[in-house]
Order: sequence, then C-alpha cells, then structure tokens
Amino acid sequence: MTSELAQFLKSPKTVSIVGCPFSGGQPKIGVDEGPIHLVEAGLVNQLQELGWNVKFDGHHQFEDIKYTLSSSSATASSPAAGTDNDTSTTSNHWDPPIGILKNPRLVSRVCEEVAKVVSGHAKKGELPVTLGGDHSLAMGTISGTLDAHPSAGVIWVDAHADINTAATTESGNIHGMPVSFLMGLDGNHQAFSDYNKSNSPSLETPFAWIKPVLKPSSIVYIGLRDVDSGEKKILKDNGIKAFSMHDVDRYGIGKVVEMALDYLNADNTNPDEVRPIHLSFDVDALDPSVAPSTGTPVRGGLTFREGHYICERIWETGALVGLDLMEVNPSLEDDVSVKQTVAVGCSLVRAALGETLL
Ligand SMILES: NC(=[NH2+])NCCC[C@H](N)C(=O)O
Ligand SMILES: [Mn+2]
Ligand SMILES: [Mn+2]
Repeated sequence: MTSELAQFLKSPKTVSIVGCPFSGGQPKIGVDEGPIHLVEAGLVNQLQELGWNVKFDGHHQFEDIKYTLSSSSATASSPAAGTDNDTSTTSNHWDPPIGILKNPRLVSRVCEEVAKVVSGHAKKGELPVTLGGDHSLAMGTISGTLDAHPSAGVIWVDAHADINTAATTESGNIHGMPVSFLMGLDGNHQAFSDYNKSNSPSLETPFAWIKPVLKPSSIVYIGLRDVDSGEKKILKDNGIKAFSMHDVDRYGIGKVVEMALDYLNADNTNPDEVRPIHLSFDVDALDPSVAPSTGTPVRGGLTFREGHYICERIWETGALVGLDLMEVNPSLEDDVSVKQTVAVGCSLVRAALGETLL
C-alpha cells in the first residue's frame, strides 16, 4: 500500500460528490433526477458539518455523450423524447439494442466517463461519493475505485444481484448487469462476439473498455431477495458470497456485516493492512416502506436501522475508499414518499461518512 493510501485510510479529508443524472440502464424516467434531489436536500452542507471538505462542481452532463454518439453515426437521428414513464421503447439509430440489451453504447460511454472521474478523485486521495442515477453506473464507479485501489473489495447492498449477463437477462435493462461486466463473465463475451460478426461498422462495440477487474471473491452482497434464476446459477457457479434477507433474519445485521467484512479481509492480498472497501448501496435494499421512491421495489427489505448500521459499521473500519448511493427516483410515488426516500438517501451517505448516534 502506498503511503498516501495509508494516510488516506487513516484520515480522509476530502469527499468528492460525483452527481450522475443518468437513467439509461433502466426504463423509468426520473431516476436521473435522484442526484439533483439529494444535493438540493442539503447533502453538501450536511457532510461539511461532519467535518468534510466537500468538492462538488455540479452534476455531470452526459448530454455531451449522447450528442457525440448520435453525430458519430452515419444514420444519426435525434432521440425521441419519451413522454410516458417508460422510455424502454425509445431506440435510436445510433444505439440500437444488442440482443435485448437496451442503450448499450450510451450506458457504456457514460460508465467509461464515470470510471475516469472516480479514479481521478481517488488517486488524489479523495473519497468519491457517486450519486445515481441507475445502478449500471457502478460499472464506472467500481472500475474507477479498483484503478486507484487495486486491492479493494466491494460490499454490494441491494435487493438484487445485478449480475445478469447478456445471455441471462430477461429485461435487457443494463442496471441488472453491472457486476457481470466487472467480472468479465462468459455470457457477455459470447453475445458481443456474435454481435461483432454482424455489426455494421459505423456503430461502436460497447463495453470494450471495461477490464474484468473484479474477482468473484472480492465482492459480498447484503440484502438480496429478488434474484433471477440465471443469476442464482451465476452466484453458485462462481462461489460468490451473498447474505440474503434470510441471513439477515437468521443472524441479525450485526453478525452479517462482521461475516461480510471477515470474508473480504480473509482474501486480502496484504493481510497486514486493512483491505480498502467500496460500498455500492442500491436504495432498493431498504424496505419499500422506508424507501418507496425507487424503480424496482421489493418487499421484505432492510429496516431503516439495518441499512444505516451497514454504513456506520463500514465507516468504523476506516477502510472506505468509495461509495455509491443509487436508484433514488423522485418521479415515483407521492411527494411524502419522495421526501422520505431522498432524506433516507442523505442519511445513509452521512452514516457511511462518519455520522454517529452519540
Ligand atoms: N439495479 C436494479 N435496481 N436492478 C434491478 C434488476 C432487476 C432484474 N434482475 C433485471 O435484471 O432486470
Ligand atoms: Mn436493486
Ligand atoms: Mn442495484
């Protein structure tokens, strides 16, 4: 471990907010407004009050990426604005589906950009906090974290495993797939090589930039309760560690988090030092009664305290090097629900960044 990293792990001083108003990994409009609501709710001030130096210079404008994508295609056309709450049928000449994967080039380009931004902050010794946006963005955040901290392990808190491949996804929504791309799983290679054979040369092949940097033994899930059958097989075949809601019920959240941390640290390449941790938190890990405004709610989720406990305990380790807070969708449910979900999102981030109860 470099001395800067050792120093950073001891006393991180600066957090960089990476606001990602992006919804291309799933069909519901509104999740792109998540980061705007989180910041408008006062997140920057709240973190300053915890003693952080907060860097935030506006949300990232992925419109540029959409523009260059559309103008680089010979058959360019402007994307039709979705008027209803489902943009999944909106497909463009410059980003046609690959198999059933929707918006593959757009998602790929946005995540590539996010990876550069996150890695840039992390290499300066800052703690990047990425606000989504949909969970496909984690391809960018985790690539960025692992670029700066190659030994980092990932704790993925979610109702879903988000590990479908092009061969297993039933929805074609890429927010259900980021982990498979980060691991370089086979089901993607096959789909993309089939695609390459029939590709029209004017269209780019997405996801070629992603390095399969995430080992199956470097991630642990907490909160799972809606895992597709193809995903169950992937988790099993790759021996991936996962604590479902069944395990939370059985052992309690305290024990589950200790087991998750022990698991990651057992695989530490440098056992003398604490292993850096990237926490990717999908707000739908929480029960819909706690966080209703999200695109794929699943009942039977984490309580308010269980969600916060995970964040608090990871902060306590002193090993946090990257944080994602994803899938807050302020267009879903009523005003009270939106306020509640945004407030919970902010307090999860504060808990992961050192807010204590006493
Ligand atoms: N990040 C999320 N909320 N993912 C939900 C994924 C749902 C489902 N497994 C799919 O692949 O479509
Ligand atoms: Mn989810
Ligand atoms: Mn997710």
